[in-house]
Amino acid sequence: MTDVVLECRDLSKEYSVGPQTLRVLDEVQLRLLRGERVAIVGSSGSGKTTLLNMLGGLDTPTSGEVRLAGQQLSTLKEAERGRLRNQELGFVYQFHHLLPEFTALENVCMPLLIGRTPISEGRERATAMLERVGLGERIGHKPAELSGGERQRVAIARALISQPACVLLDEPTGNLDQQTAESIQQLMLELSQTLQTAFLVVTHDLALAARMDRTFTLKHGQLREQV
Ligand SMILES: Nc1ncnc2c1ncn2[C@@H]1O[C@H](COP(=O)(O)OP(=O)(O)OP(=O)(O)O)[C@@H](O)[C@H]1O
Repeated sequence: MTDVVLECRDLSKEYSVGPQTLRVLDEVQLRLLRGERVAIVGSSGSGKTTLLNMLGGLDTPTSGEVRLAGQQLSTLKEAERGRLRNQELGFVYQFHHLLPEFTALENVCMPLLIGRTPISEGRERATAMLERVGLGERIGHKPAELSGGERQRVAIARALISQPACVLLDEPTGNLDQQTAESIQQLMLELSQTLQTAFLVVTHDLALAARMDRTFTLKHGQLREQV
């Protein structure tokens, strides 16, 4: 099995706004290996979220290709792409995006149920994952009954529950105070190491970027590694 979990080649994205064409990504190359932690930094509007959306198969590039777990996304039918995404990717956003009507346990279980795991096994695995992120005592809480840091822990547990090859994170600690942000960052690093899951983080936070194995800067549509 190859160690490359997520890769893009010559990835470009243009938006048309009225008569204008905005080239946000310009032949971007990126290769993420199993268990690797990578940060992408860049100023506001540089295209970080756009890149993450392309890599996550949530939007289609103007040209170039994305390969996830060895499969080229553009060659897959929508349903196959959805299945692959559910199995091989986790997503964590600045605002947790948990379902408000459901408990922490049910939120974490959701990707497994979508992937047709039996409910009893799903609940068992979700409970174990919530214990792992330090929330064993909070599994019955709904998002509104959790602190901001706890909600992000639930979001991380949900992102990891399917044992994906890679987790994509968009400003995962941008909404938290410094101490809580640091504890969540520590948790992310520990989990990526023990589970050998690659983490790709886009952030403005240079301290968070510095904790990753590699950092890239996105500027004028191009990605450059900081050395
Ligand atoms: N659907 C769209 N149509 C047209 N332009 C868009 C669209 N989505 C994003 N853009 C433009 O593309 C550029 C990159 O946006 P993107 O959200 O990827 O930036 P970002 O680096 O994530 O910014 P931030 O750090 O502020 O979140 C911006 O100039 C934005 O205005």
